[in-house]
Amino acid sequence: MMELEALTKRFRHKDKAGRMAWKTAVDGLSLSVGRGEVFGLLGPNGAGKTTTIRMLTLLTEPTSGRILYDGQEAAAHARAVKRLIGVVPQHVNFDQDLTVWENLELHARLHHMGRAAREARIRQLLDYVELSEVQNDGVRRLSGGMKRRLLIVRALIHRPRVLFLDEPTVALDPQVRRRIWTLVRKMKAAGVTVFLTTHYIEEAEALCDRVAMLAGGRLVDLDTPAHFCEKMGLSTLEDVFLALTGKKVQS
Ligand SMILES: Nc1ncnc2c1ncn2[C@@H]1O[C@H](COP(=O)(O)OP(=O)(O)OP(=O)(O)O)[C@@H](O)[C@H]1O
Repeated sequence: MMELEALTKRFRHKDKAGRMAWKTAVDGLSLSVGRGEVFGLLGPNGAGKTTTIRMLTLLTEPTSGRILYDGQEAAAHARAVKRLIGVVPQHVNFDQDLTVWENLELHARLHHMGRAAREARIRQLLDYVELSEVQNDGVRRLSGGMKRRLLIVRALIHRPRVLFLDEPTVALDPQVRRRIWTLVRKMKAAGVTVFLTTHYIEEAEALCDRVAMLAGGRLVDLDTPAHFCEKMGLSTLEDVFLALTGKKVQS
């Protein structure tokens, strides 16, 4: 479904002395994600997770390397890729002056959905995540958990086959987190491929078929959560994470 070949991203920045320099955020990352898989990208702060998602979702261009969707190079098929993917960003980016419904409507229009299809889909999704009650409220009024569910719903409007979730449950209470886990499992059951980043290692353990550990922009190792624990003789994925990345987990 998705292949990353030696994906690299360098940013220009000013070093300590104020001179222009290059910083490597993602360094030769190669991996592939199968259809219908829930794939997790784990790593300490600054490991390059968000930059990887931004490249995969065509929000930033790789410095070098290739991204393939179904064997086709993403850069050459940007329109098709945008139809294929749904993106849940790390930070809430709704139009703050619009209602819940209006925000979804705007997104559906961007995907050129006709009026009847738009309305039916928005109704169905709001019902699905139990947000119908607040459909006419301004998005500012929503709680953190509601906003996160709305971000996911917005990403699902055009029925993407690949869903990207950057830290989907950050700062949410345990009940809301579980609800989002259920939503991810439903997506998987519906055949959607899910690519997520998280700082909650137990979340990756609960949801992901496979996880890639990233540190300093490089792939440290990639495996199923169970196999990681087994081969390293550790009882939890969090222990594996700490052993491989040498960093404390932050949330
Ligand atoms: N636009 C940019 N310009 C310069 N440096 C950047 C830019 N975006 C990211 N970086 C740097 O690239 C590195 C990787 O950042 P990235 O946000 O991808 O990490 P992350 O793993 O998502 O971190 P976190 O877990 O804290 O969200 C960091 O050193 C960051 O400072």
